[in-house]
Amino acid sequence: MVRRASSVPHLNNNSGASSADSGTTRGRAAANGRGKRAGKSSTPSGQQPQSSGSGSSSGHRVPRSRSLTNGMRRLSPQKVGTGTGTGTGSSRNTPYFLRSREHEIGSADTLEIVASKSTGTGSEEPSTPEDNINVVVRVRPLNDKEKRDRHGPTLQFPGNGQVIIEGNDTGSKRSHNRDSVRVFTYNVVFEPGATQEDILDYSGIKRIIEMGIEGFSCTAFCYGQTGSGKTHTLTGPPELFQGKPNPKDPRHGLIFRSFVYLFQLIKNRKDVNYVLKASFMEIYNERVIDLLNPGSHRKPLAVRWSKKSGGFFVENLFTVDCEELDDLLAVLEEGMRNRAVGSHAMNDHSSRSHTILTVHILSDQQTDGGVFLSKHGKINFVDLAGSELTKKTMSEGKTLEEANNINKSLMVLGYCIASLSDNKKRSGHIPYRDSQLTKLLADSLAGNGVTLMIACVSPAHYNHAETLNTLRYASRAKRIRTKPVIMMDPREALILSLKRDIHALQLENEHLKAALNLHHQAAEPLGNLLEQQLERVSSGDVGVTLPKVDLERLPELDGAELAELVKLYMAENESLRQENNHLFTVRETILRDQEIVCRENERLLKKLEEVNNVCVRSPLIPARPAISPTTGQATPGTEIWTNPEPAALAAAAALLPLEQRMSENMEKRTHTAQRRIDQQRIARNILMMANAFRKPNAQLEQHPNNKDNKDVNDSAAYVPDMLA
Ligand SMILES: Nc1ncnc2c1ncn2[C@@H]1O[C@H](COP(=O)(O)OP(=O)(O)OP(=O)(O)O)[C@@H](O)[C@H]1O
Repeated sequence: MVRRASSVPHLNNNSGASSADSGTTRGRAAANGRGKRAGKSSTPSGQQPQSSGSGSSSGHRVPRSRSLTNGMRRLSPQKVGTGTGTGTGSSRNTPYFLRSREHEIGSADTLEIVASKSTGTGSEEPSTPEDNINVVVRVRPLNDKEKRDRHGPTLQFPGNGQVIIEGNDTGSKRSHNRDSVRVFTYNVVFEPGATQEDILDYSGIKRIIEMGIEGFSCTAFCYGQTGSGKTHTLTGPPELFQGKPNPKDPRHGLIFRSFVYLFQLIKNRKDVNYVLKASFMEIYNERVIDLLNPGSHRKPLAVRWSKKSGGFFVENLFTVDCEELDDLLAVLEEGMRNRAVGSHAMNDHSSRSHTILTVHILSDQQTDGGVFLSKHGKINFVDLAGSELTKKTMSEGKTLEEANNINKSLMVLGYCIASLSDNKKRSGHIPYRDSQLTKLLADSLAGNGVTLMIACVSPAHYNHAETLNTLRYASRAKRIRTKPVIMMDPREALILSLKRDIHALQLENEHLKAALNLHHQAAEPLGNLLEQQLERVSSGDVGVTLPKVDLERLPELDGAELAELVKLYMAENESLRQENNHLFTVRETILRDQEIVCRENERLLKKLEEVNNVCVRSPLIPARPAISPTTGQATPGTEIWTNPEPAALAAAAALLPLEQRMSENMEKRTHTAQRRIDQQRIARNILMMANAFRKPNAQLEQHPNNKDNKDVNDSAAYVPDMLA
């Protein structure tokens, strides 16, 4: 089942009485006195420049992260719409005509913007610093004329955010050449049956409004050929603004609905103090006119570059304080009445200018830490004039001049979009300065804002070329990436960032101290040096003295004190880090030495074991002193060992205890020589044992080296190579 809200959300003042009430002291949005209800005070924005885009006015940006899921719900892919007006999808909330792409990169669903830092909690991880512009397509229904003239549809909607545009006519016969069929994919496609409320619910605009409240600079703009439904989508049909508008009229457009939603959100945030201001301008024939204060001569305002904010702004543009929803609505009505509208063959109420309605959302919020956060978010609603083929619109005279200017500025916008969507060209020159429109949209297109593009198209086949063009533009725009950030007061942003630094350093500090204590426990027996080092560290003697800071009172410290504290923590951490590194080196050295000693011990034990084995298995061989090869004399105390050293040394060595002599010999002989000697000795012992078995009565006490013992020497001739 398709579920649609039956009416526009209720307004407090639909009788009009409250408008009058609220408007008594507010004055009119426009200074010309034509209005009835808008802004409490109207001020030219000369002092506070209207930045071309997002958040550059503060000059200091803090990333912020939030998911953009609320505005654009996840929708299941559906079957091709039947056009009957009944839902075919599984979700009760999903209209049949709505085709969305799930998991679309850059969709409102996936837009994750760096966030944590502005909250001061540091708990959320920064995620995606950049995201694509969100692009949705709205296809208007065939109008009466098109139906009368039997213009067939040129678009198909297979679902999953796709639009298929068939091939163009060739001659009188329509070509169904499959090669010329093009498929485009967007975040969402609104088929002709979509209502105004569907656009609010599924385009992602709700999330854009929420982000505006959070301090981001957001833009929603409609793009498309003349008569494709841009103004209808943003504001509804022009009749709505003739006389007193009925707030419950289902034809109200996105701007009206966004205002209602904005006020609903603000009313729910009791903890934040909001101030709303609004401005409304148009770019007509490359001249910027203040729609809230056009003056009798519609004097154009200057567009200037602000070094401070790094963006363009309109000098002396009126901004109107809007305390109530009525004030905002009054701004919309006033601007709609003042904008340039003309008529041509394709649209009776054709916008002859680009309009930009901006709602500034200034907020003050006290954080948990007691610090006041001021943010300046804004939402731009941009209704572009439609591109037109003057032959088709039959424009002439003034309308022709307007058309040329409109087409020129849209062409520049097209160049900018093409360059921004091309990775290679993106870092090069973007011709923003070539038109007033692109100057004022620069930041929305490639800056620090969040942008939603609604591409409006006609389904009629006779608009095939323009529709294809719009779909191409929209497709390119989808590749543009922006880096949304929150606009904050630089001083507050600095304090927040310092607080975050302190928090991070404290964590690091604790971690380092914990690591040092761990080493302290593990390395206790390792020696005095380490002991001393650890003693020094654990007693806090790490070269930096930290003042005692009551963490509860941290928020009371001002920026300079916080900066000082950060410096101290950094110094302490650096000192701890050095200490830690030093201890690691000492520990490594000790461990290496220990390993060498262990290996040596192992080797010696093995050797000792071998020797003992030989002795234990040779009951027939009594232990006896080694005989010096030079003197031929027995050396007392050197049982079973043969000392090949000179006699004097051997005699001296004989006086030493066995272990000491062993180690001295080790030092003197190479490992291989020692091995060979051991092997020979073992071989001799084996031979002696063999002989003993063969000749039980033999003179076993005779030394094996004795040349007189011929049998023994003969047997030695059979010693295998390995033992030789
Ligand atoms: N979705 C829609 N449902 C019903 N009618 C629509 C829809 N979209 C547009 N229309 C109608 O089509 C006509 C042209 O629409 P609109 O003026 O909004 O076009 P536009 O793109 O703003 O044109 P231009 O660029 O010339 O200003 C209007 O009469 C409008 O009411």
